[in-house]
Amino acid sequence: MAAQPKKIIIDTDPGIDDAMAIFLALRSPEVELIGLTTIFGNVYTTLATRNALHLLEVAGRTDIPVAEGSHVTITKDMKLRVADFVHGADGLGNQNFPRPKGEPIEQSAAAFLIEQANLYPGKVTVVALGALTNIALAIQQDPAFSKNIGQIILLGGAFAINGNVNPAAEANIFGDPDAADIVFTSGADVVAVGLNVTHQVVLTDDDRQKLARSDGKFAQYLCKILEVYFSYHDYAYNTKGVFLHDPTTLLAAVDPSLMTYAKGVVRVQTSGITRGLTLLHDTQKRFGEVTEWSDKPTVKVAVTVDAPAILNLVMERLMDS
Ligand SMILES: O=c1[nH]cnc2c1ncn2[C@@H]1O[C@H](CO)[C@@H](O)[C@H]1O
Repeated sequence: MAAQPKKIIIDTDPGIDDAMAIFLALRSPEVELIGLTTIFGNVYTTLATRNALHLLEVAGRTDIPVAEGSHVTITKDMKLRVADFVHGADGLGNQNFPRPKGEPIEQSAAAFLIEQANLYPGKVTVVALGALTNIALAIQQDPAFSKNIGQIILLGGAFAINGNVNPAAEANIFGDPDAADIVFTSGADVVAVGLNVTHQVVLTDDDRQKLARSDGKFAQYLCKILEVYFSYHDYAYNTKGVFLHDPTTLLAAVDPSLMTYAKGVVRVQTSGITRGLTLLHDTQKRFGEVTEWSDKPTVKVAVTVDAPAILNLVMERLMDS
């Protein structure tokens, strides 16, 4: 008998690669998408909510609830860093899509996460694609959340490589480093997929043209919004391809064997010039002194990835839609 599909909530800041990940989830028989929660990152939270509702309308899946997340960081900082220069001012490739008809549910993102984790203890996976504020709020508001939630698979960090905001920090962690440190040290089953992995998964211009030639509904939609993301990569990395951060992270939930993982304690730098830096202690050395990593719960950090297999899945599933 086929395994039950995994109940997944995507915490998202759509975002061009978020749109890919959401569509991929909807095209994955292994996944039951039970909700979207929204957060700032690629865009402000209000726009993330609008885009999440819009994407579900495009997919014909307005039955899936959207819960709006925090508009400020966990320390109530209102000065957010938003990457509209990566995704366009509207977050979706400057297409001026019509305003969605739907509305978010009354519950906040954190309340929705807590409710679903309580409803299906150990069975819900959160795939976190933006700043980690909503997840940290859920951890703070419900002491049982880190036990009840099945797994938290997050796109975040740059393990032993440079970041993408600055040499120290990756964008999602930099967006709310205090929240990220709460999540990493919460004791939940956390899997971090960082730039060290996602920078190996590249959608080339050839792949984009293949998508354009297919008559897949999602493929056609994505080709419209991808241009801005390609231009940004050309400018920032001098490449004619784009990194598939969010789809790669979603696929870690679909098939964990697409990656290998190191286990250890991750702490996040929350101040100074390396604010947002993620540092894994792989626990191979026993330090003589007590450190800020001592006695903290371990997490898994993705270290290698089967990039061709991931790209195949992305292409197949988006073209067949
Ligand atoms: O250069 C960048 N600055 C800020 N955000 C970026 C950049 N490149 C990609 N992303 C966005 O941040 C997440 C991965 O860190 C992804 O959502 C990606 O779209």
